[in-house]
Amino acid sequence: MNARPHADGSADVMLDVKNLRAYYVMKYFGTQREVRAVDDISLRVGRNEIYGLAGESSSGKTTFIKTIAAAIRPPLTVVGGSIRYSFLDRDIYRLDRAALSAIRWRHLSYIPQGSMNVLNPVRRVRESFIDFALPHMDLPKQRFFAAIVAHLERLQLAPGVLDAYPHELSGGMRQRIAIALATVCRPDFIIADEPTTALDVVVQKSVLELIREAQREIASSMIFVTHDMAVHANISDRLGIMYAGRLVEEAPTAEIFRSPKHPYTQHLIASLPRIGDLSAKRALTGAPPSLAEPPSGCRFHPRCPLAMDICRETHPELVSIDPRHRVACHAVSPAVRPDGVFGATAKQRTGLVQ
Ligand SMILES: Nc1ncnc2c1ncn2[C@@H]1O[C@H](COP(=O)(O)OP(=O)(O)OP(=O)(O)O)[C@@H](O)[C@H]1O
Repeated sequence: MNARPHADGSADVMLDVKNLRAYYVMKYFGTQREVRAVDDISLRVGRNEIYGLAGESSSGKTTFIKTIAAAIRPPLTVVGGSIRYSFLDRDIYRLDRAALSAIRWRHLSYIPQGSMNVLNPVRRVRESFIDFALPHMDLPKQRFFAAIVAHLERLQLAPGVLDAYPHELSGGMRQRIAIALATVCRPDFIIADEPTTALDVVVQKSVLELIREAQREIASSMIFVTHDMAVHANISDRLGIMYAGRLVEEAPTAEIFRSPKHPYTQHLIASLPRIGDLSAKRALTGAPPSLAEPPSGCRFHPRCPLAMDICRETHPELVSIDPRHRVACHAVSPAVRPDGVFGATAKQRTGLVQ
């Protein structure tokens, strides 16, 4: 983790997402059904910042990054909100196809979970660089390849990989090439979707270092998605925690690990293994809710050991408890119910708020 200027995203904003709602909208026999996978999310990513997005399976992480990349197709639909990048003069959904293609790789790039999503199995690696990077680099072929080789060398990749077919390389090597591809045009913003999940821990460590190195070298901003909190501890400057389509907590990574406030984040941190700790880890009771029929009030309340009446009735807003820390929990930040009654304060919840 690296402390950087503007790491709270408050100044020099590269990505500003406001009240984003993206639902899977389906019709069955004339009845409409919506899966509210991203439901009213607002967040900002600062210049040169790695913003980590965490949360269990089905919490909406992938849907969120597909939506901010404008890489959606039916039934996924943007129902509301806005997505502004600093390098665009308008919302990304106001760009036409040609304008979107022009910013991809050059300004906004992507590191997928599986490198085979970007590398063509029947073509040499060189061809992938030609397909994705050449149109954006505006260089004659010879100088283009000199630039590619220099970039590979900076990332400690031998230029010989350009002549290989993807199947001739290990998974770790392919993922390094996917990182080189995503960074070679020096994009302003990179979206990384579980880029190390499929790798063993030793390779994972070196790939994480490579991502960090590449991001520093080109000084771009990044959203890094993984459910693996240990990976976030290694790479993310700030963390947003998603639960059931909503952002429930956000703070600098060190702060989340040191002093998690939301009961769900506290559970995520408490369940991490620690050397020498032999105590049994308690699982959360219940299962994640259906996003087609999410629970009323706080979506976490059916599993929350501290749920009270207001949690069943009123959705807790994500509010700042200090300038760099936001939490959506009635126990942490008192809310006003429609009938004007306040929810419990932090003091009433001894043990929950540190
Ligand atoms: N094509 C689809 N049609 C309908 N619902 C979908 C579709 N894709 C995803 N969903 C639903 O959207 C919700 C969010 O899924 P999403 O894949 O974004 O979560 P995630 O946090 O990325 O999970 P994972 O870590 O398992 O990838 C889930 O309830 C999922 O079932």
